[in-house]
Amino acid sequence: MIRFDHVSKTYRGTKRPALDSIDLEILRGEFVFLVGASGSGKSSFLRLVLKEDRPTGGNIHVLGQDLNAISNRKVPYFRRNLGVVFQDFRLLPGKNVFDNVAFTLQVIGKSRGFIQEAVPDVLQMVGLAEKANRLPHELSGGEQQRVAIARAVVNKPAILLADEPTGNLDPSTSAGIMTVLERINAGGTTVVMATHDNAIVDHMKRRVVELVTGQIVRDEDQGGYGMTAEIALQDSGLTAEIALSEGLVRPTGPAQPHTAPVRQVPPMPPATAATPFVRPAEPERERVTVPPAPEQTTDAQEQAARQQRATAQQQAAAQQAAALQQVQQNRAAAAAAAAPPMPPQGAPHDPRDPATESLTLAEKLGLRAPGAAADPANDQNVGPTT
Ligand SMILES: Nc1ncnc2c1ncn2[C@@H]1O[C@H](COP(=O)(O)OP(=O)(O)OP(=O)(O)O)[C@@H](O)[C@H]1O
Repeated sequence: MIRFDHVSKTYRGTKRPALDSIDLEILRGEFVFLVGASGSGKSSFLRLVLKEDRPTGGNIHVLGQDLNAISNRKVPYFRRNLGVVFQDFRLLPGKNVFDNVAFTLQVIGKSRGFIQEAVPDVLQMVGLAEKANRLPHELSGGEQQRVAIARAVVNKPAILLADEPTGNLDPSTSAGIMTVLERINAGGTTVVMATHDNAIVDHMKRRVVELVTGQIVRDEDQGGYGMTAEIALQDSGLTAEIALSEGLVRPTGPAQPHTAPVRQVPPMPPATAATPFVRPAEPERERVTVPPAPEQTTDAQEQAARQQRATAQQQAAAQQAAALQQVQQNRAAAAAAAAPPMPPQGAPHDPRDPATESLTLAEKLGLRAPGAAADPANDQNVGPTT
């Protein structure tokens, strides 16, 4: 479904690769968390899957297609198989909930009848059936993210990429978003989510891939967030090798995506009327009835869950502080083995690949072919609404 073979990415003007010879295979139906400290390469990984950027080395296959072989002209069509959700929602502020979701389908030329059927279905799936007429600013952050998710999956993509989708949300709202993502995954969509949210990762017990300075240092089924993911390794000058040698992360061993045993992917639920959000194999698919969003939890349940999360976060913070202290103590001893100094944090980034940088958001999302006529009323208004 997604395969990286020795993939590296070094941005222009930088020496250290953002991704350093990554080998990884993600199978159909998996739910994978990408974790790692800030700057470890998570967003770079997602951008490469989306073909928003080109690798400097190696090969990437997504849905059986070699991304190197897809021309810029065909990129928007390729992206129709992928849904994307960002931390800052990126809704169209002047359109109501229904129209924000319908926009994706209109741009790719779906019929009015299809849109009238598909949009209410997906809004029900994310629990927003009653709020179809609201404008984004009339919604909470969690509701806005549900709209963004509905927009990302209304065309039933094979893969959903989520970059910090709960980054702007409080813990209980984040839990609701994760329920929606789980439901989408249960319908057969592969989900890859970059996150710093340790409570969510620890709770969900899904596959966890951890990056340290662009290298995969851990790939674990039913993993937890881990100790190093939160530590600013670049600030401490710690490299992936030192993290491994200090036992702060579990080594993955030589990456062997082709020979690695096939992961146990949970069986898909049978396609019955009760199945949530089934993603059928054919492009024009039979629609299924989706169940309404789960009942709201009671105040007592919410309070207990919040308390549990707070305790887990405190424990994780204590572990991280201890690990960071250990790192700092070991740094002096490990100085000889340390890599050359990292580039200063906050250094200006080079412009991206000009071929994709010039695309509008709608083009990047695969909503419109490059160069096609823009909707002047909305196209450039995409942005955070909070
Ligand atoms: N366009 C760019 N030009 C130059 N360097 C870049 C560019 N984008 C990212 N980088 C660098 O590549 C490295 C990986 O960045 P990336 O955004 O992939 O990390 P991340 O793990 O997603 O971080 P965060 O959790 O903070 O979002 C960082 O050192 C970053 O500074």
